[in-house]
Amino acid sequence: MSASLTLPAPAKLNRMLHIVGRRDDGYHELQTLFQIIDVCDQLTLTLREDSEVSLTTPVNGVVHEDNLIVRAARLLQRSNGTSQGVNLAIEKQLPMGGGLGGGSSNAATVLLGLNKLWQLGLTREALAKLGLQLGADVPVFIHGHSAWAEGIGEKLTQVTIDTPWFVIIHPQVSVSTPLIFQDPELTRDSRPITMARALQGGVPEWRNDCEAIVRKRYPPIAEALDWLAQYAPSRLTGTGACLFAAFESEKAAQTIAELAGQRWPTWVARGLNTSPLQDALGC
Ligand SMILES: C[C@](O)(CO)[C@H](O)COP(=O)(O)OP(=O)(O)OC[C@H]1O[C@@H](n2ccc(N)nc2=O)[C@H](O)[C@@H]1O
Ligand SMILES: Nc1ncnc2c1ncn2[C@@H]1O[C@H](COP(=O)(O)OP(=O)(O)OP(=O)(O)O)[C@@H](O)[C@H]1O
Repeated sequence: MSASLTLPAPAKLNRMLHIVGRRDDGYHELQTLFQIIDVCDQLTLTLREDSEVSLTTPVNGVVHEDNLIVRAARLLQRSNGTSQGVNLAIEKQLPMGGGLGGGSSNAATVLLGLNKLWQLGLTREALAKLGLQLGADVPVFIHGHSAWAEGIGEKLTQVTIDTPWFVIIHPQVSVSTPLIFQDPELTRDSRPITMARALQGGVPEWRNDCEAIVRKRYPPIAEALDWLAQYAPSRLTGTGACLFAAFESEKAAQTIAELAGQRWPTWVARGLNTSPLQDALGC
């Protein structure tokens, strides 16, 4: 066993997101289609001689103890009673609070990576359950596959969907996920649809229920959504701020990304059905 692992932490898009209810604890019942994309942070996990957990590359604006990378390592250490330690380093590409799930993905990569490095032998199901304590999006990154999700995002059914090229725009505003979910005007009573219906795609059901309220509260996001919609149907991912549109070829996506890039940070990404993390872990 090597004493160091370098692993990707990919982003996700919510191809559609419906809010179908609210639980007593305030969390919302969702129906969403997750797709992992090939834009990633890179994490390096190196065994330590002692039992410390240390993030050697601070993430701007996030306190060490609050960082989901550190919290994931500590949670795994605590729940397994292991005294092994780790140095964690990250090369961050994914914008924070962008709806791309970067923090959750970082946490999932740490849980899967440390399970291997510390030789804990936990199942994916056990890791996903643990990860859910850190964020609603952690389980999908642990399982590492496109998925139809219900519950608060943790009841996952693996699916295989189209893998277009996406143009992703970050309108450079920061959206607070809790504030959007607390907003009195949020649509939270969409009629549930079946997974089969959702997977037909292209039907009017493919929408993001957070979009109306995010448009209203954050005009720069509305502006970017309208701009991108000139070229292909545009949609918000998660609670934003990022938004995206799908294209059939890399060339078509790049053409639009070049135009968008004159105004906003923009990425071209390929939709995937399997996470690059699964390939890197060899499973
Ligand atoms: C909206 C999504 O991006 C869709 O993928 C995610 O469900 C959000 O996942 P996340 O950022 O990991 O969110 P968490 O850290 O779990 O939750 C942040 C806050 O959002 C609200 N929240 C989140 C998920 C959910 N299903 N219902 C909620 O009401 C809660 O107020 C929670 O306190
Ligand atoms: N390693 C981390 N990377 C990113 N954010 C982190 C990290 N650790 C803690 N955070 C905190 O979590 C918040 C949400 O980060 P994240 O990038 O996951 O948001 P997001 O892309 O909107 O995710 P989601 O789609 O799940 O809502 C950040 O604003 C930041 O304060």
